[in-house]
Amino acid sequence: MISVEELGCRFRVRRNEFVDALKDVSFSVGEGELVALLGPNGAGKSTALRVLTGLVPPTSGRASVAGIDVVADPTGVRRRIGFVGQGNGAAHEQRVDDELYAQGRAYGMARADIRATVAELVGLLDLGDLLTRPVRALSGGQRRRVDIALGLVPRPPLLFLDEPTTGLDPHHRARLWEHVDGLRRAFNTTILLTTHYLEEADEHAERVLVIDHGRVIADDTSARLKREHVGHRVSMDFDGADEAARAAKTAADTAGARGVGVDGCTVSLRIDGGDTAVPRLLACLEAEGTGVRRLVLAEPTLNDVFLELTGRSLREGDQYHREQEEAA
Ligand SMILES: Nc1ncnc2c1ncn2[C@@H]1O[C@H](COP(=O)(O)OP(=O)(O)OP(=O)(O)O)[C@@H](O)[C@H]1O
Repeated sequence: MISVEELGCRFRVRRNEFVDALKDVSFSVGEGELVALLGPNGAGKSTALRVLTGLVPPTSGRASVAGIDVVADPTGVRRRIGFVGQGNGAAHEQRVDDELYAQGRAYGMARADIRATVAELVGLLDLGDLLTRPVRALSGGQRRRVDIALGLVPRPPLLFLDEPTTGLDPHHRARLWEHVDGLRRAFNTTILLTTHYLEEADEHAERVLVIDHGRVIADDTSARLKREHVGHRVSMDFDGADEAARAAKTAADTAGARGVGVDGCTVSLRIDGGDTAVPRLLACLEAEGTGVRRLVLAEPTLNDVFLELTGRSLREGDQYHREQEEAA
């Protein structure tokens, strides 16, 4: 459904100053897949979506969407996709219901089909009280819900969602995800989305693409990324510092262990395949006569993956977005 080869997108920011928002980006998305683009602020996620939806021309490389080249026929691309961008519901005098119906007509949908789809989306996103209001009179979160409904009206086979849940409260986030999962079950909709909520990518995406400084630095399932780049996090408490120091040596010699650290009576480390490796480590410690007082085995997160790959936390981006939401 989406094929991207060595895509580049360079913006001129001042007379002789350029920003490479995308550099040699290659990936593909198969029919029915849900792929999440993750990366910190300014990584190039929105630019990738804007190039793929024909809104911004790339400066190098190739991309095709639903079999159509994004440079040769951007209008053809837009006709076949749904796109929920960041804040594309401009403040204007149109009423919400007029906007929704106009969207259906723009996609050539039959009247009855538009009515049924709009009714469903109005229920889903709690738009009932907002239908007769002009878009300019909505709050940020309300407008976001209208943006999302607009993107979903045509029930396109391919959906691009740029941070669809940013600015929504947890209730509406959950409802939106129910709907997106429902769309996939009913219509096998292909989805490429960006999100700052790592747990959303973890739970709903079949594949995760990590972008940093305009480049794709990882492309895999969340489970494999976590397994291959991080492993489980282990923390063990001992009765004394001497025992902890001895245990740290044993842990460092255990296959798959890395990053072993000691802090007083606590040893922490990462270990590949922790669910089978940790029992082996415990057996070794017991054979040496070192008793573990308390052990915590934690699943790695996508943020751990990002930290491992880039040395930075994606949570900083999360925090940025929470602050934006609180300010809105
Ligand atoms: N129209 C533009 N003109 C100049 N520079 C741009 C333009 N659009 C994006 N950029 C720059 O390109 C880089 C990538 O921006 P982009 O919006 O794609 O990042 P992002 O990963 O979506 O970030 P965020 O998570 O903050 O939305 C940034 O350095 C940004 O400042």
